[in-house]
Amino acid sequence: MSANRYQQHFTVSWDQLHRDVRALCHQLVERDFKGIVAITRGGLIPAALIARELNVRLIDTVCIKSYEHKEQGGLDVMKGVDHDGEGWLLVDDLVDTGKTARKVREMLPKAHFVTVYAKPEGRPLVDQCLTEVAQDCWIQFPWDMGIAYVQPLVEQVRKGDDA
Ligand SMILES: O=P(O)(O)OC[C@H]1O[C@H](OP(=O)(O)OP(=O)(O)O)[C@H](O)[C@@H]1O
Ligand code: HPA
Ligand SMILES: [Mg+2]
Repeated sequence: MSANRYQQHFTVSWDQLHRDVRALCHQLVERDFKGIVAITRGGLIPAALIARELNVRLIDTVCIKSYEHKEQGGLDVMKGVDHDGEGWLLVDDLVDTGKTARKVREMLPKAHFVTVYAKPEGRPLVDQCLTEVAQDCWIQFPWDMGIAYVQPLVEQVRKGDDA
């Protein structure tokens, strides 16, 4: 699928992500998990933060790739796990179309699946999420960004006038 389908951006800072993951942990703290399965790579960061909050030390991965930046390609599963997920917490950063989630659900049907962010098409595939965003919104994660100089507004406007 093409990158053109994204009309809006939702930029998440490290600070915001940390607060959101902690808020998600409040909904999970009463449960007992054998361990966490992180869906790489995006799930690794929330998984590490959740592991710290819930004091989980056993962490495994499902390694899967679907996107090249905003372009969705075929699913490439590089590593699975040798159980059905019973008693495990399954973590990804977000669910978008649900293609990745659908595949991982087949692999770990009994896991409790959470994401920090969810879009409507993928939302039914996860058990819990913290924040829902519109389907046409691209979530810009902090690990994909850097700090850059921004021109003063007046200069940006003048440049626009010259064009
Ligand atoms: O619901 P979907 O449409 O399948 O999209 C969601 C998936 O896409 C992203 O992973 P990506 O394939 O970009 O790999 P990454 O985690 O290594 O960035 C994201 O981390 C989810 O795993
Ligand atoms: N942001 C970052 N990665 C993604 C997204 C998104 O909105 N959708 C699928 N992978
Ligand atoms: Mg991913």
